[in-house]
Amino acid sequence: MADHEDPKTGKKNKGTSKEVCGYPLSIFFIVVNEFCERFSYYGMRAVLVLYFKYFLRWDDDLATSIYHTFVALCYLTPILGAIVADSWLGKFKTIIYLSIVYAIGQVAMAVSAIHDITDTDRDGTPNNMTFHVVLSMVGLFLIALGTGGIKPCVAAFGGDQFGDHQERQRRTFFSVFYLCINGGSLLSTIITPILRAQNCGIYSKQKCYSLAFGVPAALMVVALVVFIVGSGMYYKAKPEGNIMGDVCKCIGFAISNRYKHRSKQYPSREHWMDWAEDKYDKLLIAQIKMVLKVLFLYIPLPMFWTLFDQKGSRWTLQATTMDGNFGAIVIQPDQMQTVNPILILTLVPIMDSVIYPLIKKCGLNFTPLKRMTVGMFLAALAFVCAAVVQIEIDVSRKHLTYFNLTQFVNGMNKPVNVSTSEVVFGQIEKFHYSNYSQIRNGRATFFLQSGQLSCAFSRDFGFGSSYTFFIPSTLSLGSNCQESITGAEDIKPNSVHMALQVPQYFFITAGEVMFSVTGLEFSYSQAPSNMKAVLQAGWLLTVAIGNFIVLIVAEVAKLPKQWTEYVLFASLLLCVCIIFSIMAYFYTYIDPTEIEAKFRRNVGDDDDDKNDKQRKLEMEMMKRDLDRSDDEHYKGKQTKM
Ligand SMILES: CC(C)C[C@H](NC(=O)CN)C(=O)O
Repeated sequence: MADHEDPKTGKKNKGTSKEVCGYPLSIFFIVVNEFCERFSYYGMRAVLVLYFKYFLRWDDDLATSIYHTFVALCYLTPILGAIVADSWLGKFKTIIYLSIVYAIGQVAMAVSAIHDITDTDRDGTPNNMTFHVVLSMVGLFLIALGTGGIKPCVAAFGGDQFGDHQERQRRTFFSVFYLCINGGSLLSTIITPILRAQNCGIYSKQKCYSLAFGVPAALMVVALVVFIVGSGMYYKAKPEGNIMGDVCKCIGFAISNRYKHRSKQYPSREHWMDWAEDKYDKLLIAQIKMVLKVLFLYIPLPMFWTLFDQKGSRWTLQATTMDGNFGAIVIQPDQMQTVNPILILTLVPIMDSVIYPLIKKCGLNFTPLKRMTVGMFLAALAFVCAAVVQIEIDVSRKHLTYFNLTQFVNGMNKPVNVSTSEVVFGQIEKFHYSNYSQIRNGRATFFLQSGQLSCAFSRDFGFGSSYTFFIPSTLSLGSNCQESITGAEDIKPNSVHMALQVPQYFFITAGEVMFSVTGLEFSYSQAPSNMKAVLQAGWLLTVAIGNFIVLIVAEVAKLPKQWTEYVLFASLLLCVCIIFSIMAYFYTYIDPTEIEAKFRRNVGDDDDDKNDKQRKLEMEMMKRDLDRSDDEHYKGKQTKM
């Protein structure tokens, strides 16, 4: 495909192959790939914390810690992916290779969740937990490497497919791309908890985590195949060299050069990065200054993600102590996470087409940084709601799980076999009792069989309840089990309804739309042309740090009551929100293309033998452009906050 560069702007004009309605056909494969990949990622993530708790039998704190370590890793690896793609393999090959690693990781997770592999005594629980723990940790590491590594590449690779005559289509592509992320996430967070709630197994039936991980694994294979099928149609830009390496070297040189010239006899320079001018290109230095300005602004941002990503851990664990019976449907605790993508798919269009234009009509300049500040505030509010719900649960709660547990006491003078369609209690000896077994919420039918005697009875089970059933000594052939068998309620069902989590989901998602969607666009618009991926990786790094903060705060604070932890996180984000609003007030928006064009023009003018005095004057003006704070408006021009 043709690829011409405009010497003045440095922009590439790609020739395009097949187009459909003005869009390159290759985009279709990239969008479908993203949908399947996000299905795979979010589907696996939705059931992860419950897998830790109920399969690996970890406590809430360990489950939460490992969950956030995994999420943090997923957002640390984009830097690796960006470096590999830019300096070595190119985006296409990086996506292919890392997708294979990713799919292997998902398969490892699915295998690790097959309890029968080590269930030598066939009692339904694994006998070699180390095997399951090690395999799942290896799987999670490979997934983190894959999903994070391809993250900065896929969106940028999609963007690469458009020529400069397709600016409008490229913008639409990014919106569709975001909707695909949340479409995939929505479907998978509905489906995988349903799969997990099924009972499966060879020797004994248990919750089917292997299927809940297996389907995301299959979707990752589909994602890879779809991406490969489109390979003949892609525009594959050659790696442009290790820009991250150049940036680090240039910054390192500026610092060491500044240190070498620390004596007063050397005149100071306007910006510390100017000390790199002795060796490095002025354009590169100007670009690094732009990036550093944005990165400085990113410092408080991880706190938002600290709260945001607790949807999948603390909030899901909170839902396990609530009642998910919505009448016509019963919602699983991990399915509550679907509220987020549902709200994203509705709120993004509402914000873009109603709320933001309305605010603009009221004469308010709701700039990206103002939106992000409001987003942080809303996330803090979400945690206040979570704390209120938690207090409500603590007042009513008698126990800690959403499973229903049932045991039988055999009062007869002979053994009896008890089972449901999913659970086998086994043979209960005379005057003995069975172990507690997990029963699905809703109505369950029990089948009793003892010699000639065979009967059935049904009972309704509320979320989290526990019962002991007594089989009377008088039970005989022809008895009505429904009436004869009595039950004692050991633990009352959960009484606080899961619907009470909706307000906290609403505020966190409204916060996400204002913070995350705006932040992504802000990172793109304020980045120099050759460092868009670097800033994307920097943006994703804030997600990683945010997840590490959860670990640190939860570990250091060790608060006895869960609601106090929610209040602590809300207060921390509120403080950070105030700090960010002050930093944002002093931020000056720039137009990187304009600044870069000025530097490039200057290089061109060099060739025309421009006199030194004039060139110095222009350089001064350019530097001022970068550093000044003026009151022009955002979008193309410059503005504060
Ligand atoms: C905000 C994430 C870092 C990016 C995005 N997530 C969502 O849209 C979740 N609603 C993703 O790429 O997964």
